[in-house]
Amino acid sequence: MLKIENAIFGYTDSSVLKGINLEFERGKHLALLGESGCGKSTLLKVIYGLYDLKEGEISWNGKRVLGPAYNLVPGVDEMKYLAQDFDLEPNTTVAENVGKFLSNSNLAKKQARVEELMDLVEMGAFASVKTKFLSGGQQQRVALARVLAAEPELLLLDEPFSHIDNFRRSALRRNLFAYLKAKGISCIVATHDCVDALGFADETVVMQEGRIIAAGNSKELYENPESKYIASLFGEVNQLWVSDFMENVEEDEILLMYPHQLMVSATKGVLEVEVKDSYFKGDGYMIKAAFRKRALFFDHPFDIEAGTIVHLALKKFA
Ligand SMILES: Nc1ncnc2c1ncn2[C@@H]1O[C@H](COP(=O)(O)OP(=O)(O)OP(=O)(O)O)[C@@H](O)[C@H]1O
Repeated sequence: MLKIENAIFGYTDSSVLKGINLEFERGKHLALLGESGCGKSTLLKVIYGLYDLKEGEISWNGKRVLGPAYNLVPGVDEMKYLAQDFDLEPNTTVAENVGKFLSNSNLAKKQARVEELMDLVEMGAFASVKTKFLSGGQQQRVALARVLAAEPELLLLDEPFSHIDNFRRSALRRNLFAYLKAKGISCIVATHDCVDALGFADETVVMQEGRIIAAGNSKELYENPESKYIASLFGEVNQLWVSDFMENVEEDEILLMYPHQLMVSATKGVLEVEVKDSYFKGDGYMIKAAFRKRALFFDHPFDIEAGTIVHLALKKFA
């Protein structure tokens, strides 16, 4: 189990992590979401023991994680950390990089393991290519295979698919997370891609300015976001008020609505909006409209001409 108690850390006198408390069980997958600069990468680094905390304590399965002040070789043996810059050796081959953390005591076994991992990330065809000749996405796939090689107990992944094209990303993500679950490897993924959280994480932790502001089941966080900041991490979101939908509201309340929760309805639509723009998104259009001088986004199966007046209803009541 990972246990983080009041972790405070800063690269300078000011703190980047301002009192992080987190516990999570072995075998689980956790997604770390938050705006750029909120401290996701820093949190992964202190969990791995790359820095000394100013205050607080981190432990993995009851063993305290020690930073460089107490540990000559930084990093915890039971963990592997995939940095955003991959950290590959440029003048050695893909196969050598993937096998870097594997023992040479049984070379046939090592080779079989390297091949298995290269297949997992679809890099088998590049086994003898030096990594300096690979594209960014290919390097990222090699780096992923390398951190998996020695089967860590806890895998810390910083934006693991950021350089990988859409064509490969979906399959790779499915294969990787299924592989980790099958092997019982715990995983924390710092990500900007809500699919990592919604589709694959058991729990999601939301960070803002060095603090954890929400944590829990990913679907529940999505469906009941406590703030616009949290909802925005999952995509475009509209901030409306109960009084926008009905008159004589005694105590007004904010309603956070994703574009797919609003629909055009000539009979039940109460929000009168003027269409400003339409954006094709593959399975339909995202429409930008003006509502009382505010921008409002809703999904629609077709393009709507700018200037058109339409009426919107909440889908669940339409
Ligand atoms: N090596 C460093 N030295 C000094 N400050 C740093 C260093 N690394 C990060 N920071 C600062 O710490 C803060 C948190 O950075 P961090 O990289 O942890 O954020 P993040 O949430 O991972 O961002 P992103 O999503 O853009 O990767 C930022 O203000 C950043 O400028």
